[in-house]
Amino acid sequence: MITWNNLDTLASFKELEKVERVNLVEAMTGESGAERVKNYSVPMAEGLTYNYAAKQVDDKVLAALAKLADEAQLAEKFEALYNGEVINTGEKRLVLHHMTRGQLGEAVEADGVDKRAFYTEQQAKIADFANKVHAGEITNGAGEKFTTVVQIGIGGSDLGPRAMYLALENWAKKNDTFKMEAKFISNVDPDDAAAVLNSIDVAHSIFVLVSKSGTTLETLTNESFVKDALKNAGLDASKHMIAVTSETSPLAKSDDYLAAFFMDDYIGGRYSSTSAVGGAVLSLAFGPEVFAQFLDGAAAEDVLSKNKDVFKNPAMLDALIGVYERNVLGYPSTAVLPYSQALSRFPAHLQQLDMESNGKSVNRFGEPVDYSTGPVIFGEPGTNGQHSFYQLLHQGTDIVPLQFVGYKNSQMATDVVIQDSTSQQKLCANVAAQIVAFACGKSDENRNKNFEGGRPSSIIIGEQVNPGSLGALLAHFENKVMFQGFVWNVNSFDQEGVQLGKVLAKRVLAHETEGALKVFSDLLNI
Ligand SMILES: O=P(O)(O)OC[C@H]1O[C@H](O)[C@H](O)[C@@H](O)[C@@H]1O
Repeated sequence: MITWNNLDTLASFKELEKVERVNLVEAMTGESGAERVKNYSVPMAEGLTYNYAAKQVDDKVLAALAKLADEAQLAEKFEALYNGEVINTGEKRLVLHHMTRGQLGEAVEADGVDKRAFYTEQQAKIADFANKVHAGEITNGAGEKFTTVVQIGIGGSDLGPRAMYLALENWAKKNDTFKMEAKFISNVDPDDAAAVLNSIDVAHSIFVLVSKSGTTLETLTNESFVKDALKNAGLDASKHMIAVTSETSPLAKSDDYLAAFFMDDYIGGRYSSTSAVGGAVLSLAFGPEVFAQFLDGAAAEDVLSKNKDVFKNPAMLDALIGVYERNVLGYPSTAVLPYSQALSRFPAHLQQLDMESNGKSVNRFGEPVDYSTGPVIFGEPGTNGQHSFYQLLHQGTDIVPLQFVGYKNSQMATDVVIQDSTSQQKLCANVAAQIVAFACGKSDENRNKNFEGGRPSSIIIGEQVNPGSLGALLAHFENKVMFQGFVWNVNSFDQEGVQLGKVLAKRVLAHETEGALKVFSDLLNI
């Protein structure tokens, strides 16, 4: 039987708090450091490895974390989730994003349909549509091929798909699977849509309107913006636009679109990259086969996340170490630092994934919790970040746990040897150096040049950013966030915290304001 308890009521958490803290500088210096790097490592899917040698843990902490995983029933809760329990208590919904990429457990029927069959049917429809666009069977009004796809959406209907597109764009060009350029319009700032529209040939562009709810102000505004542009160019908007939405949304039944593809209420926006939300734009940009490889990578990682043995379950282990850092060591933030230009927007996607999921002060029953939940997430690709905010990470007064990602090979394999090393080698040398610099530090008599060390990090190492490894990486983080939500006993699948601002903005636009809101409205000339 599953029980949902707050973290601070668990005996294993109290034990964990009592375990002696690890001196990371000592642990990572000399032979013991070398041994840790070899041993504190767990294979992920698609040739990735999660290495936690430079985390502030040792065998005793890890054993206590394994007990916590058992007592918090993390594996059982994941099993309940993929077998169709109402895990999203706030909205009384199932949580089925794993099913967009595989069947992890029992068949789940909801709304009278087999949900796995529903998701694969949508994928097949998207694949057929994309193939016809690529083959020139679906064309613009003049019978010409579309060359560009533009996604209109925001939040989960933008960040994940955009990050995935950017991650695979150069890989696809190198591997001859690149079909169409993709662009994204998200912000209600008119400069966003205007800039994208100025950069494309609208007559040869197909627009994907993505909104799960079909009611998001920014997205509907940008849809009208685009429709105006199409009209002004003498084009029929309904021949240039497809929709991705849930079947219950106001967009679902509209005739304004060339085609409509569906997700449903059981897939949270930030977990929707592997649904039709990511599927339409990625299949159009790279072909359905590439999207299928991406799904396979995610599915393989999901299978690993089922493992009850935390030392064979990288997402669960990563989650537990994060909880240790947050609730025992008291670190308030986490930086995600991919040493890969392809992953330039991956940290932005993880910000939504993590902070919108676990930024909660009440548990899944709506009762306040007395402990910290989700950390602040931020990040940038290395080495760029090194020349910007790493100063604070190395010598600031707060310790910020770090999540590195690095690959042995570049995507385009265009490289030069300068001073006896390639650029790729320089990139990888930097991430190795940073891990040790953060962990071990360096003492100096000049306090200004002193590095205390003891700053924990982990690294995910892979061969290359490609569709399979990207799917695995995405699923790892989705599952990590889910496991952390289980430990904190919060509902990671709703986002009531975004509502108040929307309500007040509507009031401003309707000129129904008073007090501070009125004065700010006047200052901003609304
Ligand atoms: O896809 P939509 O329904 O348009 O929602 C887009 C986004 O807006 C909301 O405000 C939520 O905070 C996000 O979780 C969601 O992804």
